[in-house]
Amino acid sequence: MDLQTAEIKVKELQTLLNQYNYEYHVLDQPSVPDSEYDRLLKELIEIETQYPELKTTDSPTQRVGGEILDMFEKVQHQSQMLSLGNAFNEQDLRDFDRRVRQSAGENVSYVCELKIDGLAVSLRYEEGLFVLGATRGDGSIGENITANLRTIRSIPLRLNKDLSMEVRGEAFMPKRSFEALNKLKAEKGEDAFANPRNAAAGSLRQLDPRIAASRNLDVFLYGVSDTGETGVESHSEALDLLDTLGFKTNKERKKCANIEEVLEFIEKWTSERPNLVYDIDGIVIKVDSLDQQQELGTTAKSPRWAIAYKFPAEEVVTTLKSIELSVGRTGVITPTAILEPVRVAGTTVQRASLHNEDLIREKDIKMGDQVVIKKAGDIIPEVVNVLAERRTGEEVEFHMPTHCPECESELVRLDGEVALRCINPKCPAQIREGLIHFVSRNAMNIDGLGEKVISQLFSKNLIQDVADIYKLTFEQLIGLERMGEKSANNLLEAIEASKVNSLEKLLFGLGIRHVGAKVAKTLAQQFVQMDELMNAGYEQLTAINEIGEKMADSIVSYFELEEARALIDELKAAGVNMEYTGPKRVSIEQSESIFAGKTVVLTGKLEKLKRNEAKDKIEALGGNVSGSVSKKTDIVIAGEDAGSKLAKAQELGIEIWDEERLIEELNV
Ligand SMILES: NC(=O)c1ccc[n+]([C@@H]2O[C@H](COP(=O)([O-])OP(=O)(O)OC[C@H]3O[C@@H](n4cnc5c(N)ncnc54)[C@H](O)[C@@H]3O)[C@@H](O)[C@H]2O)c1
Repeated sequence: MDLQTAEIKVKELQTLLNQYNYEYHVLDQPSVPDSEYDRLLKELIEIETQYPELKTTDSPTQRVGGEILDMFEKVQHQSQMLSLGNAFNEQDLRDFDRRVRQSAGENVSYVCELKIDGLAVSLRYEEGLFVLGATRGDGSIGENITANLRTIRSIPLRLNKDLSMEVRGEAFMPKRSFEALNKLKAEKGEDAFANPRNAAAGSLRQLDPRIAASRNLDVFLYGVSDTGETGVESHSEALDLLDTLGFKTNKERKKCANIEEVLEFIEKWTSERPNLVYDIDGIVIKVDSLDQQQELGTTAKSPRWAIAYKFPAEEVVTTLKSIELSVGRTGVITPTAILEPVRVAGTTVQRASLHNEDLIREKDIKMGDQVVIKKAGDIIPEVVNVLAERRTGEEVEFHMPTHCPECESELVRLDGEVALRCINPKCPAQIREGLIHFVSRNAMNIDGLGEKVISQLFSKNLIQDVADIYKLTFEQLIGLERMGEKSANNLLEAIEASKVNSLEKLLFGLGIRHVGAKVAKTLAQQFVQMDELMNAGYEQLTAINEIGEKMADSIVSYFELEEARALIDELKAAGVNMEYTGPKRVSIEQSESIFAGKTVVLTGKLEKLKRNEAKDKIEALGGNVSGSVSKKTDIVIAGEDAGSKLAKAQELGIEIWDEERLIEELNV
């Protein structure tokens, strides 16, 4: 990059970063994920390192925190509240370790702490009394938020010793409180907070402390600003001191003898992090010895003796290159975003389902857009939103086609549906997807017959419908790509084994509309034989509790089809089992009863019913009768002179009935 381009780029990045800083620190409403902010900041640092003459004192790389608001009184910190340098991978950490050892000598040990995703606060005590609490602000001057901090229960208002000191920590909002708060905001039609960090910051910047008090904030202390008088020689001792003074510190910290132990700690928390009741966004690694810390010193922005390792981002920005269409088993056309490959939460993502056209309109997605991607439930990638302000004008609007991309027949929108469908029963895409569904795990569960093999068999015309699967020969299979003798034999065995599956697997595999795995099971249990089901009428079907009108209609019309009956005959001829062989169904009477699946304990003397009689009746209605009361007990029936079992039930808060109530429920 030449100087001129660099200058333009630096200006551009500074403007963007300043805007993002303002949104994040002042408004508590970031418009891009942190990973994007971090990426741009890194880019700016790189250019400024290459061209130091472009580095200005007001560059975002030179700032510690955010803006200081006029709303609150300003507070001068006793010592600077710095930010931390970032590490994003093992190499960054090893580089940090090398730099540390170069300056502080080989004999270095570290303390690893969870990096709580909240905001830094400073608490001042005078002669043991909490007198002042402040935000970090720009590092030297923060905002006085004492009244709000006093509402946090874990902040001691008086210490165990009459010390005068300033301590530092992280105020945060536990995950549950964050969810509850956002739910409340949604109910009121207000904007949700982007993350618990912004929610905590927003709560502590309220003028009315009653609001902060209602937000369930908490705090972990992680440092003492000046250890001079305390006799403490290391960071771990400082944390222990905080404990003895009555502060809340995070107990998940660990002293590490070298960088390998640090890496182990990081690995452990990368996987255990979801189990915590608060969010963490990384691990902070600090040199333990205070002497060594001094020797290492600080830069304008952060200490050289500490670094923050950031977990792989869960939300990132990438380009949506194009939108691809696929035809599903039921003919539904699904648009999928094709993305510039990007790492999200540790894996590379290049596609994300967009579900339907309405969603594309709602999120205003165009091809060529910069989009925020996240993994929903950390598995399925999802487009969260578009960064509309980054548009260049080159982006292209997407329109759903009018004809099927596979068979070119006209697409339709069925009543009340958002999805477009191809309704041509001969559409090759639908047939292929139907075959894939038939062999899938919840259906016939044929191992070794995955999407790739099915697609090959289908395109070679070796299978046209599911019955053809049972006609496949060794010679046909061995001719496929990457199919050795052993795999071909295994596959034939798996196909053979699937013939004895219980009826519900076949029913689900046929892909009858509205018949999911659960409905298939109900039908199989109810009718036991395929023939019985095929001959069942609408009335007979709707008489079953779980079968609605739509389902009944769909089942009846499916079996009325000539092709469907012919297919079943072919499957029968191939030796596929047509009978339900699973456990017996609980009768409707049982499943509807108040006792269904409940554990009941009888205690004391019953007046009208005999114990055994009561037991049999409860069991006939699907309940289990047990002899002892535990947390698993649902109902305790207490007769005359009931003793310890009744007492225990009361203690555990279990539902208690008298004999009258039992008689009423048993209807005897
Ligand atoms: N999305 C956006 O638009 C946007 C804009 C600006 C900043 N940001 C984000 O804000 C952050 C920058 O904030 P920062 O300067 O506070 O740096 P930082 O979050 O990277 O790290 C420093 C902070 O970590 C916290 N921390 C938590 N646990 C700690 C512990 N045990 N010991 C020491 N410190 C601990 C402290 O508050 C400390 O100030 C980055 O994550 C950045 O992505 C995002």
